[in-house]
Amino acid sequence: MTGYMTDTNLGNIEEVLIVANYQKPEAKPLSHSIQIFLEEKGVKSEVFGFSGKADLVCERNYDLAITLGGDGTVLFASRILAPLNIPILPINLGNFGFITEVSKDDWQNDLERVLKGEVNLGSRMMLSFNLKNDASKRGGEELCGRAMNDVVISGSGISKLVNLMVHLDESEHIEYKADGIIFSTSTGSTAYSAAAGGPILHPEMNAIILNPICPFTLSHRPLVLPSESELRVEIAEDQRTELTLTVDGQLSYPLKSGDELFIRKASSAARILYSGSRSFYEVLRAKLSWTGGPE
Ligand SMILES: NC(=O)c1ccc[n+]([C@@H]2O[C@H](COP(=O)([O-])OP(=O)(O)OC[C@H]3O[C@@H](n4cnc5c(N)ncnc54)[C@H](O)[C@@H]3O)[C@@H](O)[C@H]2O)c1
Ligand SMILES: Nc1ncnc2c1ncn2[C@@H]1O[C@H](COP(=O)(O)OP(=O)(O)OP(=O)(O)O)[C@@H](O)[C@H]1O
Repeated sequence: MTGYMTDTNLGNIEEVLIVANYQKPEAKPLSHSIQIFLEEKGVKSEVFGFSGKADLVCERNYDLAITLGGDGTVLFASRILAPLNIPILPINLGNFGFITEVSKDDWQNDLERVLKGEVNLGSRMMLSFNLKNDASKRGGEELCGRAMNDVVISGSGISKLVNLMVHLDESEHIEYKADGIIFSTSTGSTAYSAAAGGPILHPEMNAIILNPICPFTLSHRPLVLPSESELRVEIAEDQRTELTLTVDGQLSYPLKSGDELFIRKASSAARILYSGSRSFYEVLRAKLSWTGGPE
């Protein structure tokens, strides 16, 4: 029992994409070893190696992607591969490895099992966002994208309170004076949102966490909203600092007074493969020091 929902509908694996973070010295040699391993099994593969900020344009419909890196590499790959419905096997070459629980020493066993269709495949809801700003209101292209962990609005200049109005639906809105707001998926609940006092959600729950960062009041609490919520954030006038929109801690865009940010559940979920060796609760204990008991 892994604590994850499993879906064995992986299908035949004929072509694999390896997404390798070349900032990790082991990534290049490991990608070659994986290619040889796959070739021996008659499976074609291609490597996308990157260092730092990267653009992966995926034109082929791969049956599987393998990430070589840390959690950040899985976040990067998910944003691009989830809409294409490509499942991801994350092999951990990072430091923390909360999402990337397949160990670099066990990859052969795990990949072998995946090729045989013996899989633990989880589905993780993602967020989609779009920004209406001056340029898009004047007919320019609207900025849009998706996030696996979180979409964060925060002050980026001198440390000042940020004023944000979040519309939960037509009739309900909340005014925040805070350092910013984290909009998180359940996957992201163990990342920035957890550090900001948010609740831990099982990563396969469909929900949106709305979590203010250091709100200037004693009464705000993080909220867990239904996944079908359509949120609209108004960037109020007269901000006293610069504002930034950050996506999965990897992409950032400037925000201005008068901008409106729309956040909702993305139309496609990320499909993540697990080794099945440890449950989510065991990972919580091992990585985040969750006691899960009185001791
Ligand atoms: N104060 C904070 O804790 C803080 C501040 C900024 C960003 N972040 C998080 O970092 C994420 C980006 O991660 P990264 O690896 O690209 O950058 P990074 O290397 O700066 O990551 C921060 C840490 O968060 C871990 N992490 C990432 N996603 C996680 C998840 N879903 N559950 C548990 N731990 C997770 C990473 O392994 C890493 O140790 C952002 O989405 C945001 O949630 C956290
Ligand atoms: N495509 C990308 N664009 C921008 N930054 C990226 C991208 N991929 C990875 N990063 C960043 O590069 C850094 C290192 O990547 P990665 O997460 O793979 O390794 P790590 O930080 O050692 O692992 P872990 O997150 O598990 O501790 C992270 O800060 C991550 O956010």
